[in-house]
Amino acid sequence: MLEADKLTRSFDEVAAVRNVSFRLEPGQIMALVGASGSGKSTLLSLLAGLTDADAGEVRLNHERVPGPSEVLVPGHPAIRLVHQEYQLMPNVSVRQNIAYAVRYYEPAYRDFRVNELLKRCHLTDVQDRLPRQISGGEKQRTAIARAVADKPAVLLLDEPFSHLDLPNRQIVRDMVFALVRQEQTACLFVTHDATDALSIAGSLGILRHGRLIQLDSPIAVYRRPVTAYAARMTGTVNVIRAKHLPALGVSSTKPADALCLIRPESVRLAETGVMATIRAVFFKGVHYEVEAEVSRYVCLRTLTTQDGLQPGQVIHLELDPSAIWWVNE
Ligand SMILES: Nc1ncnc2c1ncn2[C@@H]1O[C@H](COP(=O)(O)OP(=O)(O)OP(=O)(O)O)[C@@H](O)[C@H]1O
Repeated sequence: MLEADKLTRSFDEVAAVRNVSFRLEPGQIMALVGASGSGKSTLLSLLAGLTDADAGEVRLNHERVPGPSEVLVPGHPAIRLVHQEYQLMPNVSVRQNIAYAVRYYEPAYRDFRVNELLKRCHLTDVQDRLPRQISGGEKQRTAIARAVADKPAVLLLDEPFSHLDLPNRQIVRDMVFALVRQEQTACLFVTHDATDALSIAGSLGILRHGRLIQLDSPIAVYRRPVTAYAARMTGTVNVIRAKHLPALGVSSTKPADALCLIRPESVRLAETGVMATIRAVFFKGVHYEVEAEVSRYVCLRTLTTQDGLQPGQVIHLELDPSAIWWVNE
């Protein structure tokens, strides 16, 4: 089990990570989502034993993970961090990149393990190519295969999907999900795009200004975010002041400036209801996301499968009052 216990780290005036605590069990996937500069990379580096904490500690199976200033070779042998740039050895093949991680094992086991990983990571066909001769998705899979080759307890991934096109994102995402379950690795990945996080992570943390402001199941964070920031980090959301609710056909007893959220899927196009003028229509494949202006102060986003909607068109919207969620700023 990986534990972060009140981890804190500053750089000069900047508090990059503040008092972060959580636990991660073998076979679990945790995603950390946060805006640029929220402390994601610093937290990963602390967890990997590659950055010294100012306060707090990292523990693996109840033993403290030392920081780089305390050991000759920084980094814990059972904790692997895969960087965004993959850091593959450029002059040897995909197969040799993976085999290098298990070079101290018996040749028979080494070959078995490398073949197993090549298969699991869908790399068998490109195993003899050099890193520069493979795609970004294949490089990412090679880096992950190499990282897990000697069965580390913890796999840390820095933005594992960000450089990949959609098909490759899906392949890498599904592969990480299967690999972590099969090998019972504790996996934590950071991302600024929550769509990846929502689908494969068992738990989702929201990082803001170095603080872990929410840690819960992806469904709970999506439906009951603690702040508007946490809501935005997990998808499109309408953020509305209480004073504007009556104009949307919803009564409220909250203070005028209280903030509430409603997801676009809880705003419906209807025959009757609040009148709004379409400002923009975004085609999303499965549905359209429609932005409509209700008044000078309120714009709502809604989802629909209805074709043919045009900017300027007047529509009617209905809000599901039970889906309104009140938050702090
Ligand atoms: N070595 C450093 N020296 C000084 N400041 C740093 C250092 N590393 C990080 N910071 C600062 O700490 C804060 C958190 O940075 P960090 O890279 O951890 O954020 P991040 O969420 O990973 O950002 P991004 O998504 O842009 O990579 C930022 O304000 C950053 O400028």
